[in-house]
Amino acid sequence: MTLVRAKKHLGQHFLTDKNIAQKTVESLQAGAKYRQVLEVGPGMGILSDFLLQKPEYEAFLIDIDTESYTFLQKKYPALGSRLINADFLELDFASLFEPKMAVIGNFPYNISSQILFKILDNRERVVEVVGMFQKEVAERCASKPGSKEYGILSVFLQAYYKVEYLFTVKAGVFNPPPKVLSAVIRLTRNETETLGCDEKLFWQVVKAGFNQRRKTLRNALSSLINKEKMTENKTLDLRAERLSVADFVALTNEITLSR
Ligand SMILES: C[S@@+](CC[C@H](N)C(=O)[O-])C[C@H]1O[C@@H](n2cnc3c(N)ncnc32)[C@H](O)[C@@H]1O
Repeated sequence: MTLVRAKKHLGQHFLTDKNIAQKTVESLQAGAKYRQVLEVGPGMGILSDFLLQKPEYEAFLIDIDTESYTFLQKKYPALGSRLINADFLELDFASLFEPKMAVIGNFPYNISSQILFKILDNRERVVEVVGMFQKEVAERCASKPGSKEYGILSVFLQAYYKVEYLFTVKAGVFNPPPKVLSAVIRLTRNETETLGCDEKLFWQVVKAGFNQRRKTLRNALSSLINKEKMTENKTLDLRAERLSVADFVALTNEITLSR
């Protein structure tokens, strides 16, 4: 079979190490929680080969690249409509999947944040994610308050998922090799579905806090808070980067009460 030409604008770096592909797929830990697994960006199918060997999963593959799609159609003729040639960022989860499912992928690094926000948009359905990202992005997802990597994405992901940094992957195991190291992370959805606060306001608070991360929260959140009623609030004297998810939830509740 003619191989797929790597296209830079689609973030195509093909993994060549089967052990890493297997280890990535083995990092899914479905138990009885879900059956359907969507692989984003299968490329030439190095992860898919292992995923499709697992009888406990119903696998779906989505790649935006028509050349990859044609390659995979020949490689896995039995997949039928479970092989999709489309943009993951435009995918309508509700029309395709059961209420609980998982996402896996060696993701295109040029759209990592959009992919993670798409997963967050579908957080009620996506109960597990195993994904390979640029190492810095993986670290950002798992980073803790006070570290310089800690930001909007860390808070939102950690609000809904347990985030685990699983292992680092060297550039030499890809063709062509990327300029950066990679890493695989796992996201496991929290058992409790809600955060215990007004979630819309929580998102506004986190975004506003980090958009001006050098300012104290009292200044960064000035358009969201009732300043007079919150003069005694000590959390507002801090910067966003010091607050854990629980701190953001508590602050959101205090803002709600003061309104
Ligand atoms: C880093 S490559 C990984 C390929 C393969 N999984 C591997 O490990 O060798 C990323 C893949 O994502 C695909 N891709 C890029 N943007 C996409 C998008 N918006 N939606 C779906 N697939 C996308 C690319 O075509 C490419 O096949």
